[in-house]
Amino acid sequence: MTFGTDMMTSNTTGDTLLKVEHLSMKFGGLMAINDLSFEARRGEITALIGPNGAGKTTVFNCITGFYKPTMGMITLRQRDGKEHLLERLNDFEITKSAKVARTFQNIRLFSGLTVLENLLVAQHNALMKASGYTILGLLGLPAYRNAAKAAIDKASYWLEKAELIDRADDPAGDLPYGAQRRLEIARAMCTGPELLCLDEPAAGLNPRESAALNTLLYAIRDEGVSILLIEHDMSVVMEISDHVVVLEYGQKISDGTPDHVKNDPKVIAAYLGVEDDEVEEVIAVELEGGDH
Ligand SMILES: Nc1ncnc2c1ncn2[C@@H]1O[C@H](COP(=O)(O)OP(=O)(O)OP(=O)(O)O)[C@@H](O)[C@H]1O
Repeated sequence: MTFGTDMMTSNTTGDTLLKVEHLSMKFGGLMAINDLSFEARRGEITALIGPNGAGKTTVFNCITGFYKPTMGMITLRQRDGKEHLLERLNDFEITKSAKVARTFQNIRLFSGLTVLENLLVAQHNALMKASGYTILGLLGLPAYRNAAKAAIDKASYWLEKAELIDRADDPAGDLPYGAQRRLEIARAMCTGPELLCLDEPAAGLNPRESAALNTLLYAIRDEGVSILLIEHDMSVVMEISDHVVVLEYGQKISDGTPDHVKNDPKVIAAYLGVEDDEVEEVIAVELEGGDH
């Protein structure tokens, strides 16, 4: 059973899902993103990394409609071939029509509602549609009863994947931090996204929580849903990503597999905070230091 989307076909894995072209975002005199282009493929985990202030969150905010880019195109191509130009849509349309879901750096759950209720609230739109938006519909229509059952089934499915099924009836605010993070991701999955954007999902997690997060992310990818994530923890990025895009000062400096990126002198220079032509020297010094 899969709940990623109704129209999943395995032969579409590897197609381009998201295409960012010549994206720029200016805040007053500051060019936070400068002519950035990259792609994210269907059914893959793409990581967006870079030093503090590189522009990662700004890219997320442009993709998810929180910012209107100064220039550039962001195209999302759905499984059925329908294309959405995200820079022309508002955040609500991006979630509902383009099927892009996101989580934030800070947790945003309904902490007084139970774990299950948090996942049902995420399916509110589908439930209201099935009710015909009438009280009679809510009370009697078979369509509503079927939709309510489907919503509970979908919630249970993602609670299992997030290792939270035993906590379904507990208030979300009572969960440990790592479990709250997984609940947020499960909630996003209940909206049936094709692209899931995660802003630093592993921040503050202990190793056990981090492993549970990875298991959940792999389960999502196995459904054919693409993940775009910002992450500071390099061990997480290198372990789980299929594809890594590296930003520095709003520009792309590297793009490829984790292995390609981690050996790219430009990336090493950006993380060590040195100029490109000093990289070899600095790496030699680091290695020498490591020998002592
Ligand atoms: N709303 C805004 N108004 C003005 N400047 C902004 C705004 N949002 C971001 N910036 C600036 O744009 C640049 C990129 O910021 P952004 O938060 O996208 O970087 P980041 O790579 O996500 O950083 P971090 O890893 O620290 O979260 C920074 O110089 C930041 O100060």
